Amino acid sequence: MAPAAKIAPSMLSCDFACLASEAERMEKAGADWLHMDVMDGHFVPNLTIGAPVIESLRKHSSAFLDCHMMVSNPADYVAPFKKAGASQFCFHLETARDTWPELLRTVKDAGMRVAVAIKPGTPVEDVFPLVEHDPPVDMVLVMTVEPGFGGQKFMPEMMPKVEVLRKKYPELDIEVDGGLGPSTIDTASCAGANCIVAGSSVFGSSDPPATIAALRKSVVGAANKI
Ligand SMILES: O=C(CO)[C@@H](O)[C@H](O)COP(=O)(O)O
Repeated sequence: MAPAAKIAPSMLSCDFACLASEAERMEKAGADWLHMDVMDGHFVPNLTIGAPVIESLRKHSSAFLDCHMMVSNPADYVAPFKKAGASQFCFHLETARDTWPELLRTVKDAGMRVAVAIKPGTPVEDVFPLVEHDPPVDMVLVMTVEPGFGGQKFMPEMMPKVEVLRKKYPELDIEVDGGLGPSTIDTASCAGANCIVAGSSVFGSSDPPATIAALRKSVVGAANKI
């Protein structure tokens, strides 16, 4: 059975001064998850939020917090993010080439869902061992922009990675992130993505509930055809 659609507004595009109310606005608009972009100014050339912000948000929201760890040393963040209330810990494979089995186990033992992300230049085959490992990753995030900033252009050339993953792992959660919106969603959902991160297109929309509904409709429609 195809995994359920999960629409995850990227809070990177929200008004950070009003994080709790922005989160509530997205939940009311139909978001399944809230995507939290954690950047350390080292793995990517941008600095955003850390565990204290997740902890503050958690006091105001019971939402599923999908934490995308764009950090050079993900292992250092597992315990603080668990304590802060993260729901899913998604590390970049490029930061854990030799350490991922231990990292995967540590995140699982901490009680969070674990996911792995790959940058545009990383071959999709590199994640197969993580999906086939015991325990396996719960989700693979295929980046459709270079990580670091919101508002970039969707890279359709990443879709073969999604197609390969969907064909090989029919029940796997596959997330795409970067440049997703009403004009690009069909390309991603037809390739097999079911978890959709969307920042600018949702927060820049005059009708976020309608935008989220349109993203969901595309994913559900494509899943019925695959
Ligand atoms: O991880 C990232 C950027 O590194 C993303 O989550 C973006 O924040 C998505 O923003 P849009 O491309 O949808 O504006």
